[in-house]
Amino acid sequence: MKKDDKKSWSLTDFDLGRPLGKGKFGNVYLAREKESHYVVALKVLFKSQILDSEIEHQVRREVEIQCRLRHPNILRMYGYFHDEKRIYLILEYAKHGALYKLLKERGRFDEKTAAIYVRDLTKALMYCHTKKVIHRDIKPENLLIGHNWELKIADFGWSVHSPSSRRMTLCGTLDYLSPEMIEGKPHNYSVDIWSLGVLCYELLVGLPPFEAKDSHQTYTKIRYVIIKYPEFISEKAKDLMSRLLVVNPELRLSLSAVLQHPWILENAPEGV
Ligand SMILES: Cn1ncc2ncnc(NCCc3cnc(NC(=O)Nc4cccc(C(F)(F)F)c4)s3)c21
Repeated sequence: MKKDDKKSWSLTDFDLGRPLGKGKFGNVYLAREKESHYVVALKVLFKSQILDSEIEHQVRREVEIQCRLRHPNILRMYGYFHDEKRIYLILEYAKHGALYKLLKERGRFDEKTAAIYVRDLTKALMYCHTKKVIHRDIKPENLLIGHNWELKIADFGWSVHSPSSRRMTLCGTLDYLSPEMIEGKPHNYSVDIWSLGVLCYELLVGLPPFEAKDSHQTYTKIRYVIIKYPEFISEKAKDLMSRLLVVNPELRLSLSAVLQHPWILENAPEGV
């Protein structure tokens, strides 16, 4: 995907393929670069959907963050371009699509599969945090599966540099919000550690731990960590989740300690 000759891409450089997903701000399409036949995913964002001022600097920040990240478990962004109505993100194509689709198809994952995803996500988050980037929006919709079935974090559309107190204007699911974010307190990279715990539960159970019929109930469950573990969850898995889903961000297990946790060592030994 080298672009040394031209300084920027345009839509005419690509043959557009089938839609890969539909998002709030725009859709994602399979696309092939005409000259190299390189296959990518093209996310189309409608400028009308997002205030122009906001979108420009947010896309710029996302692109600048993404272009600095190189990790097997982080979806690559190769660049972006825009026309008068839309902004296009040129992304690595993840062959097996979004994790939430796999989860919906299978209901829930066995402990070995879940542990491998949690291990790979932990490694990707450790890498992000060394680059002072908090993702802030870890959830199955933003996790994609590559052609070797490896997990890839995507959509840094909401990521920021740590520490941050930026209000979360996202109106997506509340299930993954940490207590400090709900209370609008300044938050740091440990919000990603909280959401790692939420994700681990959702992979093993098929539902997020704090799901409730209304958002107020979800808030309460999150703030008091009101959580029920089904009996099929192993003691070791419960132990890991209980060390991640801790209200005080300082007391949450560190990402390096996650990789040394017995549940991970037993179910996702290195080299698997
Ligand atoms: C579904 N699917 N299946 C296979 C596959 N392969 C690759 N990608 C897929 N999907 C796209 C994944 C994304 C990666 N990066 C994103 N980035 C983003 O969406 N950024 C973004 C959003 C809203 C607003 C703003 C703005 F403007 F405000 F900044 C920025 S979305 C795939």
